Amino acid sequence: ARRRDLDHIPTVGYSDPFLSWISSMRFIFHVTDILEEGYLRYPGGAFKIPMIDGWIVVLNGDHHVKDVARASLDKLNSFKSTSTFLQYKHTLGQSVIRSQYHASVIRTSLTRNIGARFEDIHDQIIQAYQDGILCRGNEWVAVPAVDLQVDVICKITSRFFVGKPLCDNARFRAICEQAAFEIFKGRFIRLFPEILRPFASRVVTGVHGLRAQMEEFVEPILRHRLEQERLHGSEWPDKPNDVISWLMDGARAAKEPITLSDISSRVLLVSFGAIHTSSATFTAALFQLCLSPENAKELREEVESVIKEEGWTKDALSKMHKLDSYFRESQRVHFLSTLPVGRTTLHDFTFSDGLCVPKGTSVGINVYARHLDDERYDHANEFDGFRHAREAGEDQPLVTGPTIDYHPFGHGRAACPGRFFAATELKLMMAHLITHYDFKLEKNEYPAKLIIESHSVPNHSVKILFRKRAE
Ligand code: HEM
Repeated sequence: ARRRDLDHIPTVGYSDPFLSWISSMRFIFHVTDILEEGYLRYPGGAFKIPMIDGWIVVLNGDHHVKDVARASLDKLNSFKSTSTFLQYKHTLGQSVIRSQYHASVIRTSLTRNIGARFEDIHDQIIQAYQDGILCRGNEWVAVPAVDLQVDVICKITSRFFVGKPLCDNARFRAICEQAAFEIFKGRFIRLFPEILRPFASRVVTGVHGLRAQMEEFVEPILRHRLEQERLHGSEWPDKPNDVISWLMDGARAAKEPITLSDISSRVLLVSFGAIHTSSATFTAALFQLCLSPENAKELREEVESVIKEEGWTKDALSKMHKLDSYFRESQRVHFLSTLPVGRTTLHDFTFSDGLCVPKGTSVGINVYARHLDDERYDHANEFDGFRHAREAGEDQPLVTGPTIDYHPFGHGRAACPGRFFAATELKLMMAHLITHYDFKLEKNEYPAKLIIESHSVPNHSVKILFRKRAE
């Protein structure tokens, strides 16, 4: 429907009630064309696009990025944007809407424990690739690229989140892996009238079933830990250092009740944030590396020389400057989302250029077009793996650091809280693969990806050939 309060913002596509349906279809299947058109037509300005269930205002300018970074969450809210888009209240439940303490848990306890649990992450990577790539002698073996990385990342994430023995339980891992698909189906709930949405959520998504299954795993753990806390206090001896403990502490700090259903929903939500994002990001970088053997050679030299000095440690990873640059470049070019900085205005909001966006509007930075702007990056459409690397790493913009021109992990205070964990596992996975295997694509071309609405989905049918390198 037309929104008169957005009439002052130009539309890319049609604005009229009926014709805007055509544009909303174009948003589903050709979003990159729309974003590019709006970027060229309104340099530094804003435009709006009809989506199937509402409008989104897209922002092109640097000042918009700065305004978004400065705005408090009670003005421009990221969680509201995702939770409305995916209808969390009908899938993950109201407690997740009431408090997002899981994000602080990731930002603090989870991130702080990357060093302490580094050995576990490394051990799991070795094991997962050994099980996933079944090489015989020095023969090449073809492995489905996306499935392999999803499996490896799911194993690493589960090991880091809940440790052994639960991470070895295939059913537990399947629930975590499935979380993303089922939570994402929440997108369709918005196509139903509000009164039917609780019912629709059970028909179109499997989240309720996954929550029930997750509760079966979490229930004995939670019961035992609450009992130990009752007997010995919250820092009881042998308290496990895992996501369930971190969430329990987080709930207490946020003054939220610790309940089975809430903790289980958040384990699913954190898995949703962690698994398919990281595996798609890794797959994209690996596809690219298959096409650039000279880059692979340089990376291998860097990794081998750092490991020789430092061993397989977290500090060693931070000295792999080319590897960091490679992932930063891969995320810039092979985006996971065209609009990764999405916000909802909780009040009328005026940007520094005077643009007024009414309360309850979705806004998003035009990250796709900004990342491919020649004025921001030389030959922006070309992949240049080491363009961000600096001698000795000094002043090097890192893969985890959003800057004015770089937002794959979002921007400002809502930027992805899991990005330090993600970067650690992705770099470690690549360092491991590159030193232990040769790899190539079946066809020597970058596999086409599917882009639906703002999301990019890697090609699931593509296989990568691996061969074990001589030790
Ligand atoms: C390469 C992998 C990843 C990518 C590309 C990615 C990307 C993003 C982006 C673009 C956002 C929105 C930021 C914003 O609105 O400014 C986000 C939010 C989030 N991410 Fe990640 N992410 C990744 C990995 C992870 C991991 C490993 C975790 C968990 C350990 C995680 C948990 C979350 C959560 C919970 C949020 C919501 C934060 C909030 O609502 O405040 N992500 N991520």
